[in-house]
This record gives sequence, C-alpha cells and structure tokens, in this order.
Amino acid sequence: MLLETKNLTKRFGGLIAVNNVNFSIERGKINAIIGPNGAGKSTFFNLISGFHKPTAGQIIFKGEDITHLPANKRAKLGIARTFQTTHLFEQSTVLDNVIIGHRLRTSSTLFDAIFRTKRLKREEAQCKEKAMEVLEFVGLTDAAHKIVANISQEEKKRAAFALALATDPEVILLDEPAAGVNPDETEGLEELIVKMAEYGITVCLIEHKMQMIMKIAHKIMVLNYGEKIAEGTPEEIKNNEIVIQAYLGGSAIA
Ligand SMILES: Nc1ncnc2c1ncn2[C@@H]1O[C@H](COP(=O)(O)OP(=O)(O)OP(=O)(O)O)[C@@H](O)[C@H]1O
Repeated sequence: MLLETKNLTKRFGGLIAVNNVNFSIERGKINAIIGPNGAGKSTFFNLISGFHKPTAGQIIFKGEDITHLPANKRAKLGIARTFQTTHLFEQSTVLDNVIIGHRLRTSSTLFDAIFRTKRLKREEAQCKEKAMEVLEFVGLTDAAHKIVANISQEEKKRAAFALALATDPEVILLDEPAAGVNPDETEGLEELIVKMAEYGITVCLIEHKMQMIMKIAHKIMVLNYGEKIAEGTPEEIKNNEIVIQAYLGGSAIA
C-alpha cells in the first residue's frame, strides 16, 4: 500500500463530512471513491492532499505520518491532485500552464530570478523539457502553444492531468476527471488514466461515471454520509446489497 487513512474524520460544525474512514490506496493501482452527492468524497480528497485539516485520525504515506503536513509539503513528497479545469490560466498557453506545475520541483530563488543566474536558466530549460514530456504523455504536444481559452474541454482535462504529472507524483488524485465531456472523450480519458497506472503512477479518483469506474478501477471504496459502507473490486461493489440500496436506491449498477 502507498497511502493509508486511519479513522480519518472531518467535522464541519455539527456535520460529519468524513466519519472514521480507514482506506488504503494501493501502489500502482487505480483506486476509486464513489458515493452519492454530499457523501464526503471531495472532503476525503481534501484531507489527503492537505487542503483540509482532519478533526481526528491519521494519514500515512509510505510509512510516514503526514497528517499535519501542509499541502505544499505533501505535493513535494509526491502527492498530486488535479483541480477543476477552471483553475487553468485561460489566457496563457498550455505549455506555460504546465511549466508552472513543474516549478514546484525547482529551487531557484528570487536572487536567481533577478540576476538571471545559470541555475535559473538551467532550471527554466529543465521545466520546459519536463512540460513537453508530460504534454506528450497526455497527448497534447500539438496543443502546447495554444491559448487555454481556445482548446476543447477534453483538452483542458488533459492539460489539468499534465499539470499534476509535471510535479513527478507517486500518486495522482483525480477529482471527477471525466465530468463534462462526451462519451468518446471519456473513453480517451479512461485510456490515459490506465496508461498512468501502467506507467507506475498510483491513481486515486472520484468519479460519478459508473461505467468508467467499473471498467478501469482495480479497487473501489463507497462512501455514504461520510462513512465507508463498502470496499472491493468492481464486481464485488456491483453486487453489494448495501451499496445498491444506499447508492442507487435499489436499482442495479450498470
Ligand atoms: N467547507 C465546508 N464547510 C461546511 N460543510 C462542508 C464543507 N465542505 C463540504 N461540506 C459538507 O460536507 C458534506 C460532504 O461534502 P463533499 O463535497 O465532500 O461531498 P461529495 O461526496 O464530494 O459530493 P459531490 O459528489 O456532490 O461533489 C456535504 O454535506 C457538504 O455540504
């Protein structure tokens, strides 16, 4: 296992958004989190990536307790998350957006920037190289110099993946990667997620598109009202009575 949560809990006032969740993200696998609206999926992601502080419980990454580490330190350890495509800089090129992602891994200081030191120039070249490498990985080489405002929604999704990949993550957290794209485009994104896992990047995703999850996930956790109600393979989840009742109100999972 790569990352583990132990009794992870988050309260917002009187509401328990995540309640005592024990979950492990398996290395090199596609781990999925599903559940009805308001089940606590995004909050769970925010706890793992460090955007929320847990009320109780622990988060262990590669054996190290990271429960109290800030988000930027977790990112440096190799935990990356994608944001909604609305977080991209619309008036910048795809390439420039990705370069910003890679800057996280570089060490140039203000001194380097002011005096245009060799280190700065070297790191700028490295950033560009890395950005082009991840753009090729996600299939956006041809869009590298396009302004984000002018590319399709699916390309924006790929750009958001590239941004996270530019930080060289060990685990990538994808929040509804296929929301708002058509079925053909969803298939393309599916292939990309599978490719990431094959490449050795651990994937953890939240997604409402059930067909996609059932096709590509190795392991699924189901949240309902903040609690884990089931965990297992797609086959196990599909046939789990509690899931069928809670998640779909009785109809079968397609
Ligand atoms: N910052 C916050 N302050 C107060 N309540 C919050 C906050 N963030 C989430 N909540 C509440 O916590 C619960 C879980 O929300 P969360 O967004 O994690 O669910 P979700 O499973 O991701 O839902 P969706 O599928 O609709 O995105 C909801 O009742 C939500 O209203």
